[in-house]
Amino acid sequence: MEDSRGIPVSTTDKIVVAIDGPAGSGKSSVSKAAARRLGFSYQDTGAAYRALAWYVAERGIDTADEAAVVEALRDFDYAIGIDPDNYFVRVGGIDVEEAIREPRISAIVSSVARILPVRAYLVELFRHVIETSDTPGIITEGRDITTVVCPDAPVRILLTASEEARMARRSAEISGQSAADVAKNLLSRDAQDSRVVDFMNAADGVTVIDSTDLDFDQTIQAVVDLIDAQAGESAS
Ligand SMILES: Nc1ncnc2c1ncn2[C@@H]1O[C@H](COP(=O)(O)OP(=O)(O)O)[C@@H](O)[C@H]1O
Ligand SMILES: Nc1ccn([C@@H]2O[C@H](COP(=O)(O)OP(=O)(O)O)[C@@H](O)[C@H]2O)c(=O)n1
Repeated sequence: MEDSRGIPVSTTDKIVVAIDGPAGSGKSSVSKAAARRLGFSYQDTGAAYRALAWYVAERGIDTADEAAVVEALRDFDYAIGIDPDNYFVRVGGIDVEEAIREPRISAIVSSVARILPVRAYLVELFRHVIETSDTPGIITEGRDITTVVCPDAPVRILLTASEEARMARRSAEISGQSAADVAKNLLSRDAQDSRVVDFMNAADGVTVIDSTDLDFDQTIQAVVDLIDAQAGESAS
């Protein structure tokens, strides 16, 4: 098998890339674009936490009831597209890609993500997706990918950006909410999430890419360059 630049890669040498960072740092959009450029797969792990939050909300389960949320995992029929050109998120066959981004889901997702058996279950699911992906590499992004899901990945990146840049990017995306509300919600979600995993500081061996002063294309290039440099290093 060859990657999109013609470099031979066997499936056993799959290049695993782990990217973490706070909300609005560019993880999803940059990872998807970098994967497309490299002919890699792309796994959005936040979508799984969001989809579970959507599912428990549909069933009228209070996210404070941890046992009920864990119980709901038994029937949680989740599917995600990892082809950057065929991205989808489905629960029980229903397309939830847009529904899981609604503010009502962003408001409850952290309370689902802090439940440890939920994390253990989803971490296994993410690893399974990585193992069974059939492209020369896969970029997986989230909050604990560099530290918990794939601490041994040959390429591990913490993608950051200043609070101002992250809030401005997110509020440009969301209509129907004031910039002040978007900022407040984003910061409160980061604060809640930080209690469970540390995605504000790079763990040992993790490279920081700060996108505050980079435009979208420059950020993609910085990620692709690092993958080229580090994946080559680990193969030699
Ligand atoms: N370096 C950048 N410069 C400008 N805008 C960016 C940059 N990186 C990402 N964006 C934009 O910021 C928004 C938030 O990015 P997203 O990928 O959703 O972040 P995250 O997944 O970390 O929450 C998107 O609209 C994206 O296009
Ligand atoms: N690896 C991950 C990914 C997401 N999450 C949770 O899922 C939520 C949504 O993640 P996301 O990546 O879609 O969020 P954004 O940064 O795109 O807004 C986060 O706020 C976390 O609560 C997590 O706990 N661990």
